Amino acid sequence: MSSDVIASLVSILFDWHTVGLAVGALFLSKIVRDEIFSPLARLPGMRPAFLGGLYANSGFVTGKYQQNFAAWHKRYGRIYRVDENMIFLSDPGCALQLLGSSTYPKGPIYQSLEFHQDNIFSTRDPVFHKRQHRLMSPVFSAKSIGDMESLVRESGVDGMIERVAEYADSGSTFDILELLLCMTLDVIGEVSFGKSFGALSKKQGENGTNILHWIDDTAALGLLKYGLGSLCQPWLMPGLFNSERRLVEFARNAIQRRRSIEAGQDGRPRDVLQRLLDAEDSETGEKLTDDQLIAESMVQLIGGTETTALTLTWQDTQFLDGEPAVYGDPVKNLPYLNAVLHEAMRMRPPAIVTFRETPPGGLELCGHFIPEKCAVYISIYGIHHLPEVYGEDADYFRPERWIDSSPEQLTRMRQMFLAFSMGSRACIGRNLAWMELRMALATLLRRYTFHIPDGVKNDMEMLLKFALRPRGGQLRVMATARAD
Ligand code: HEM
Repeated sequence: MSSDVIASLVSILFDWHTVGLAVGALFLSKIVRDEIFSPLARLPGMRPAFLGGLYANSGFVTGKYQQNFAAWHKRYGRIYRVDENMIFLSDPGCALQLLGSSTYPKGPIYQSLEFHQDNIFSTRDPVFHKRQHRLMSPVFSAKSIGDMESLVRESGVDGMIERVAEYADSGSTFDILELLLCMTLDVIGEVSFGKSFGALSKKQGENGTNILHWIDDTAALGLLKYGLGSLCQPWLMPGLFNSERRLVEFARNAIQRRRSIEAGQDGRPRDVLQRLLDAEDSETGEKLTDDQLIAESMVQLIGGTETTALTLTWQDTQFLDGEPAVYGDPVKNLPYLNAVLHEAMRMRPPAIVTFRETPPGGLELCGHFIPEKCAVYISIYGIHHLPEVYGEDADYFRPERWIDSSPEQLTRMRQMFLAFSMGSRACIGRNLAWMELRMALATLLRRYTFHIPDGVKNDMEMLLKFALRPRGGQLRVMATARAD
């Protein structure tokens, strides 16, 4: 080939007009494929579809994920397309269809939530999930968690109430969200790691909770791994990777400490950690390895701390500056207490969404054919606010709806209450969460009233981090002891 031919080839290749045309043609063919030939093309949603994906993911960065989807729900309805290969739904029937069956795997985002290694929460492998569930569900049964009631009270609720008493006596303003986080952290420390983190015994602001930062960082790292893929490298974000490493070390030490207690030795604890160490697979006789236990303990810490504390915080906002609705002895008034907690988790579910993937061959959803390997976002928040399920006043906090609705409506409301999800991938820790929630709320409201002092501003706009939090990150209040 002569040098002239090579020179002209090079000049064509590097002619910016040619490059521009090639990029434009590729882009156009993508748009034609997505908007005309894709089986999702007929679904409503932002056009072109890839812009919708960019907008949706920007919600992870701004924290306005929920608000973005609420606006889209109003515009496009109960099922719409978010991205080339992703749909969003808040239709009760379709949600039941997907969540009620174990045949639909969790969506790809969960892969990045493998803390240390694949675990019961992150796994997309139905066989591995079944095995972990078989081993772990007896440990989290109502009976087993019921046996840990005194551990929960002594490690968390008592300490939290002591702190509230100190603030009430001294007339100080305090951040009740931080206090509740310390409580739920100490409870998980005690039941899942065999040792309280001692967060409640530290002063506010220095809550001893390096652990809380490690949890935040590790959860954020999971989401970043999903968004950035292999760009997410330790040299680029050493702080986040360091936090994850420290959590792993923490869990490993807790497990090794416990392993040194001989089997059959007197006074062996009966907490979650010990029960998981002793658990044997009923089919194979296998036990959890140390690495599996580390991953599972990390999930309990990340999934069980903030969710419970935030539920209590969101419901607290309803009782500020007013007579608490739980009159007299709230433990005796259990139906009302339960109604308040259901309503708090309906209005502000800590986990606002769950993700599934369509199976080989695709499936029919709300009258649309959705091809295989499509990510489906199921909006827990959206379903919790549907008037047809919860009534015309679904946007208002009204615990009485859980008591005075007709039996048919109550059945429907309970069926669509997805705060703990449903089906085979429902929250395994819900018995523990309910125990903590009831105990903490009953004790708090029986003894104290709360108000926001003049001049204190709390930014309670919803912000999605790993869970749904108040944007300001705190709820500063004053407590007053009840006279009776
Ligand atoms: C109010 C408190 C809680 C709420 C609202 C909550 C909510 C949820 C939700 C919605 C899921 C399904 C997640 C998904 O599909 O993406 C889930 C799963 C899970 N939760 Fe919770 N959770 C709470 C407390 C806890 C606690 C205290 C623990 C453990 C100590 C825990 C451990 C787990 C685990 C291990 C899974 C995965 C279950 C599986 O896939 O089989 N959670 N939780």
